[in-house]
Amino acid sequence: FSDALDGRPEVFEVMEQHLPLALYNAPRDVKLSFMRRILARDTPPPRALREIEITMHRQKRLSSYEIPSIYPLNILQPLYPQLYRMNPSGFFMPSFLRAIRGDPLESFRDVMRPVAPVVVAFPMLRPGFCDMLVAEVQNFYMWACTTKQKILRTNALNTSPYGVVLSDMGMQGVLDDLMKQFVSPISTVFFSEVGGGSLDSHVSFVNLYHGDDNNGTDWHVDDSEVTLSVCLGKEFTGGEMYFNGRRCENHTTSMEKDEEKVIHPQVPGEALLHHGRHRHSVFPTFSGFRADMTMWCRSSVFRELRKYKTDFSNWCGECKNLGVQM
Ligand SMILES: O=C(O)CCC(=O)C(=O)O
Ligand SMILES: [Fe+2]
Repeated sequence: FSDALDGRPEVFEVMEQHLPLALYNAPRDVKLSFMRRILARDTPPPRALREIEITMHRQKRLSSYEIPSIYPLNILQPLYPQLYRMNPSGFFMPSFLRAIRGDPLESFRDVMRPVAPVVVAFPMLRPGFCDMLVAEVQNFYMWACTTKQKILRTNALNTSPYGVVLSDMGMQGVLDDLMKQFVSPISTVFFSEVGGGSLDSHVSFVNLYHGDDNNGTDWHVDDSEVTLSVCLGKEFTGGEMYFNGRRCENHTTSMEKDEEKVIHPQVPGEALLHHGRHRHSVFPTFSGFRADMTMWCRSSVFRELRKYKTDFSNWCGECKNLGVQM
């Protein structure tokens, strides 16, 4: 791998653009020498599709997070390598594992409760896993600040400047497993109308909210067929999810209906699984510190079929309305 880099500058460029991912997959000594070379170069940081400049101002504000005080200078190493490989008993609550391993129709219903039409809530992640993931994200974010990397921004509607796209951290593989082995079976049961059984890609990120900033997420639908949103803690007030009706692309801004409104508090470790086009916002976090992991899961089959379809009255509240009026 280092030889290839020495001999082939174009590979070097590609590796540079995918720096964190490359580093996590490489042996330790390669990581170190690769990082030294990157840091020695007098070139701008890697470009990203949607990027944010991390400013000194933000670095200062970060000091109020629970960030460990000692950082490996300019070298990125995972704090918790065990996060990068699927380990069901270390990641998930026993009740969740029992549900996944049981008969879907019966065991899912025991653990997963509907909190709104087609929003299901269930205890999912172990507290220890949530704590490690938050610390890992903070470590990565801090590394990006200190080395002046540009990192991908998460949802543009999210007003908090603190977030990390998890594939940037090298977590694509473990999250692929999470989607295939755990999210897909549940989505097959609850979200078949939007390709819940054929999920084949995802964009996943962690958002961090600090009470002092009063940040939340504005009204939106996700760029997903099915979204998994798990509260990672810690102690906070505010941050409730506000759902307000499923709408197809043609009716995203149509009227709210009282019977569709649902407000659900975020509970550490608890997952909410919802239809991606279920309109929602997230109330500001008023005090404390809140972290959330979001997975936008997509189905390329459903997206292809959607191009030829105009009527979604089997789930879109407005298509349903119009069907009644016609
Ligand atoms: O951060 C959250 O709690 C959820 C954000 C969200 O809805 C999104 O990014 O799609
Ligand atoms: Fe969302």
